[in-house]
Amino acid sequence: MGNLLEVKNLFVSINTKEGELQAVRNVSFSLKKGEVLAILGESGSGKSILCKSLLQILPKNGFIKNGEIYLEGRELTRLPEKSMNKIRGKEISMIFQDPMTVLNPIIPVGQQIMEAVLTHEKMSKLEAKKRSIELLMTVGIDYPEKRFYQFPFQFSGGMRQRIAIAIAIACKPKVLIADEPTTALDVSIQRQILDLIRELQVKFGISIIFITHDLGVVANLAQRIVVMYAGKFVETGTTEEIFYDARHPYTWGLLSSLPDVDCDNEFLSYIPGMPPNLINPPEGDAFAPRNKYALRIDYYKEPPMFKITETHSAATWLLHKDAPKIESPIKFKECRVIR
Ligand SMILES: Nc1ncnc2c1ncn2[C@@H]1O[C@H](COP(=O)(O)OP(=O)(O)OP(=O)(O)O)[C@@H](O)[C@H]1O
Repeated sequence: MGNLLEVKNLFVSINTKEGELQAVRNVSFSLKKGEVLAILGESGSGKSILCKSLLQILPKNGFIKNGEIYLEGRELTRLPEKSMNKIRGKEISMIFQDPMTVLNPIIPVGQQIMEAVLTHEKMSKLEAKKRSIELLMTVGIDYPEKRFYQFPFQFSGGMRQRIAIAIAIACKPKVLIADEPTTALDVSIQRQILDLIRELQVKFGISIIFITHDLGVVANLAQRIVVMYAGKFVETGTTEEIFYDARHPYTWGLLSSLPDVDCDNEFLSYIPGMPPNLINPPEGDAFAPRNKYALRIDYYKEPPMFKITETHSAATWLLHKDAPKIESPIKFKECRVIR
């Protein structure tokens, strides 16, 4: 499988009153055709800013400072706004935690889907309407001909997210970025939306970047997971590697919150402390002050990514050959079968 998207040494900053906040610090990754990649991390770790930079929809004071983003070999960071407009929604699209980010409350939903279709595709209004009704059906809205004319307030939260998904897939994008799309929903509805995303992924072969703070949400969806902390990737691996063989203490902390994990270590039932201030990021390993296993070196020298397998790497000095051998405190209560 070739790489559809490739991000190289990306730095993204936000100008604030207090100074330049380094939200994304030297991130590189790739996404293959048809792959689902999860970006996992606590609030504020830089997941959303990273994904918004791919689409260049950063907040006003945000900017890509350095690095490259390639979509099928085409570099995006230096594209003029007009060309980026052709990519947004058509090649890469995004769904958000709150569907009202994209839905207009005073326009019938069908018309909004139609507009999304007509922005990028040449077809008659009648054809676009037909396509919009099909899309409503695809995302599981019953009576689509009738629902076409209704306004967002006439739908539940889960239904509104379905409509936002219909808009996002209206032009068959190659990449769909899903930014915590189920966080605001009830657990039962969450499951339905995840099932829908998985179904669409299989049906259309869309590649997905799924942002979440909840490892449980992506266990059955993602093939690969990257763990983000303080604007950097600290561990990356296949879903199985991250679940069963995590090496970074931060990943252990995230795993420990899963309901079927027995953690023999009280430190890990939650991650104490706060992430660092990214206006003046610390020297060394940004996680060190919160890491019970931190070594002296962590406080002054940043760990490189240590390679564990072809697909698995982690940035922790614990993987250095001279470091003390620490066993993972994570134990699953019973053998959990992923997928
Ligand atoms: N508009 C903004 N102005 C100033 N700082 C911002 C802005 N948006 C995000 N940030 C800061 O950038 C950093 C990364 O934020 P980001 O939203 O990407 O985190 P996240 O991991 O997606 O968390 P969340 O799940 O809470 O959105 C944080 O320190 C955040 O405070």
